[in-house]
Amino acid sequence: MIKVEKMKILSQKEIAEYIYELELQGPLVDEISMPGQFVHIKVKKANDPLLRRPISISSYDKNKQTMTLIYRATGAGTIELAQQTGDLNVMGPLGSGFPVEDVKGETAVLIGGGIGVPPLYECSKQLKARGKKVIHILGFESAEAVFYEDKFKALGPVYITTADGSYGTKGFVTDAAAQFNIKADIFYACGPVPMLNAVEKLFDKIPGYISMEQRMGCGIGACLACVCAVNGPELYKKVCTDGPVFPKGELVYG
Ligand SMILES: Cc1cc2nc3c(=O)[nH]c(=O)nc-3n(C[C@H](O)[C@H](O)[C@H](O)COP(=O)(O)OP(=O)(O)OC[C@H]3O[C@@H](n4cnc5c(N)ncnc54)[C@H](O)[C@@H]3O)c2cc1C
Ligand code: FES
Repeated sequence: MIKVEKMKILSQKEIAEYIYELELQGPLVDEISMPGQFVHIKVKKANDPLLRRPISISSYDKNKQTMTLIYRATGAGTIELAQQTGDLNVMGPLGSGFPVEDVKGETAVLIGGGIGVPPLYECSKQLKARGKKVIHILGFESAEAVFYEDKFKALGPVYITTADGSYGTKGFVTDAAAQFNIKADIFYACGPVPMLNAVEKLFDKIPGYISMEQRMGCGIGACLACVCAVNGPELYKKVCTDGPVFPKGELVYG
């Protein structure tokens, strides 16, 4: 069930350049059903900015009713969010996430770019808990923007790429996948659209799931702000309710 509630801010800290880790607590966590779901946040108590901001749930702990979000504070709303203390008005959990039950094969490769990396963390934890081998390829702009390398390393091998070559492999996630000859039975990806398109082409022989980050309004299927083109008879789907995670081959990259 989708809830709108005041969640307690347990901690909020900068963990890389402009990247914040926010830990929240409240009964909304009971409703999370899959890694890759997101919440829609009112970034401050006043109504400016009016629109909520969609942020993925990076990890959660149902026993403690806590969840962790990781976001980049570079726009008007997220800069406000980084200043908040006390409590936060949160709507969620929203969308359908990464399927991790009944996954065929031994090995999963998780590919993330920038602020697409956070939802892969819970996905990796849950795959590992189900006995899968998890490999991570994580792309960032520069060394200063890298986060959660050690946390992912605790779950499986990690390949980092940076666009400027200041850390890890210089280039894109697909460059590292090719250079290190990464083989897997399934892939999970989240990041900028060109990256998603390239990942689908590179891993065209295995099944996979893609999380799409699209501009959003209502977050609950009412405003059509988030529609994206898909293959098949429907032509368009809503990222907020039909996604954000879609099976490989469903999205049309314009
Ligand atoms: C399902 C989903 C999950 C996301 N998860 C994360 C996450 O875990 N961490 C993170 O840092 N970011 C995430 N994003 C992107 C994040 O929502 C935007 O970067 C953020 O809304 C931009 O707000 P702003 O105040 O910084 O920028 P502004 O420029 O002030 O935003 C203006 C408007 O544009 C929208 N907007 C701008 N860029 C984007 C974008 N790339 N995607 C969606 N809406 C956008 C905002 O919602 C707002 O309505 C996610 C987006 C979606 C759709
Ligand atoms: S954000 Fe309103 S329909 Fe998806």
